[in-house]
Amino acid sequence: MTILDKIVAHKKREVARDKCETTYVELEESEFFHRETYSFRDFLLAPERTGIIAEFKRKSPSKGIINDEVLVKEVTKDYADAGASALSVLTDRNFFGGRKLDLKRARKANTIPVLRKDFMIDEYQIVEAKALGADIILLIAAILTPEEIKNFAALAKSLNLNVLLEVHNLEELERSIDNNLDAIGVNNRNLADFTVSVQNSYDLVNHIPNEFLKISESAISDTETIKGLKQVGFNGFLIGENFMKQADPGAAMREFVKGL
Ligand SMILES: O=P(O)(O)OC[C@@H](O)[C@@H](O)c1c[nH]c2ccccc12
Repeated sequence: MTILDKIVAHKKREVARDKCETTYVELEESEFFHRETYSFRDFLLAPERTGIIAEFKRKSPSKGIINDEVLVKEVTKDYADAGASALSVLTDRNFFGGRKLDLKRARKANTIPVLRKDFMIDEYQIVEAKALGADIILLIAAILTPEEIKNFAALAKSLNLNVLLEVHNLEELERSIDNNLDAIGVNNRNLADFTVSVQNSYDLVNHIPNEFLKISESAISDTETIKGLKQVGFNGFLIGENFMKQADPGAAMREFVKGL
């Protein structure tokens, strides 16, 4: 059983419990449910922003605790001030130390798009993402069938949520392409065994149709890497650990972007 299998098994139990705790009608009562979402595309392509999707992540299965001494409100505001095009907030508690409340706090503190970073396996989580104040959801091809991707993306669109599809190989990409996706992210980390290689992004970029935003995810730790990825057509760069491992993640990002 890979870590990804374990995460999905745990997530199924978690969602079953959440559905009993909060009904759909209650989600729709949320203060955020009827808000207008921000366009991922507009912020990612805005010339005054960096294309960086800056992530708030306290821990991960591959690294253990990264940083649990900082506040989501402070860090995400600093990321936005440093030029982030969007924010990514982990809401998985068991494996990543995230909480749903983190997403709400990030939403309240910021006026740029926020990605709900979680393992979406049920429509309920997509409706919940809207209720928590998200603008973007993540669909991970490795854990979903093409039918699920199609249905989840259509539901997300009906709620005016932007959709980021994550792939880590050509097979996943080719079977998952759908009109309701906004962005395709190549994960440089293999979620089954944690090996990382930015080369993965270079290998897949030309297979992503140009109508989709192109994102490179994980293991990005220097500005030269971003410059190279931009040259081959990437629009967005998802960065977590490189900032979060510093005592002041926002200040780390501010320094980092000087090199762009
Ligand atoms: O911390 P990094 O190496 O910069 O990676 C960020 C992000 O890409 C990574 O957290 C991530 C990518 N896909 C995911 C899916 C679930 C949880 C986490 C992730």
